[in-house]
Amino acid sequence: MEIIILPTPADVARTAADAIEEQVRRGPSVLGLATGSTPLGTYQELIERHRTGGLSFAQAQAFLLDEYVGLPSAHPQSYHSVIRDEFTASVDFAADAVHGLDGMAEDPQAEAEQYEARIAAAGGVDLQILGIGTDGHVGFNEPMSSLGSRTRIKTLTRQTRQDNARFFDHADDVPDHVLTQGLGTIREARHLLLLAMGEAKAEAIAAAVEGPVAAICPASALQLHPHVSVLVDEAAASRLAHRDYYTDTFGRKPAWQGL
Ligand SMILES: O=P(O)(O)OC[C@H]1O[C@](O)(CO)[C@@H](O)[C@@H]1O
Repeated sequence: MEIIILPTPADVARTAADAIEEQVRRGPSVLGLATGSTPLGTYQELIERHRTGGLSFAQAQAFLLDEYVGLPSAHPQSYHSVIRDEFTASVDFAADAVHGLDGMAEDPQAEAEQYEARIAAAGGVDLQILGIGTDGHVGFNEPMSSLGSRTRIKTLTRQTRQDNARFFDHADDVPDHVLTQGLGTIREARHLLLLAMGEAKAEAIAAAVEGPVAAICPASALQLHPHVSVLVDEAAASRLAHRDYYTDTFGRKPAWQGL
C-alpha cells in the first residue's frame, strides 16, 4: 500500500484527479466510480479539466460500486442519479458507457451476477475509486462481510444509515438494503485509489491501513491487493501510528508524484 498524506481535502481531490486523468489519457479505460461525499471534489476537478483542459472520457467506461435497493434509478438519491448529476453528465462519456446496479431488480442475485459478467466483459476495472465508511466499509461491504465476497445484496448497519441520512429528507427514508460489489470483486480492479478526508474517517483509515486484515474492518481487505494508493488529508491521517514512515522521502520527490 502506498499511503499519501496531503495537506487538505482539495489536495486529495487534485491528486486523485491526476491519477484518473493519467489513466484515461493512456487509452480506452474502465473506471470504477464511488458515490458518497468523498469523491465529489475529485469529480469537480475532472469536470473542470474536461471543460478547460480537453480531458475526454469518450473512450472510457464506468462501473458504479453500489446501489440502494428499492430506489428507482430516477430517484434523486439513487446512485444512478447521483453519479450522473455530480459527474458523468458533465463530461463526455458515451451513451451507455456508465453502468450501475438496478436497485429495483426483481431478482437481486441475478442482477448481481449479471453485473459481474458485465464488468468481466468490459475487461475488468483499470482504476477503482473508493471512499470509506466510518465503520470501515468499502462499497457497501459492512463489517463482517466476507473478504472474498462477490456482488450481492447486503443489509446496511444502523451506523451507515445514520451517516447517510443527511442525503435524505427523513432518516427513515434511507433504504435498509443495497446491492454492492463484493470485496473480492473490488480487489480484482487493477489499481485501487482509496480516498478519505476529515477526522471522522481517521479511525477507519488507521484500522484499514495498520490494523490486522479482518472482516471487522472491510477496508483492511485492501492490504491483500498489490496496487493500492491511499490518499488522505491530515485529519484523516491523524490516527496513523507510522506517519513518519509514510512521509519520509529521504530528500527525494514523493513517490506519489506519478501514482
Ligand atoms: O463518502 P462518504 O459519504 O463519507 O461515504 C463513505 C462511503 O460509503 C458509501 O456511501 C457506500 O458506498 C460510498 O459511496 C462512500 O465511499
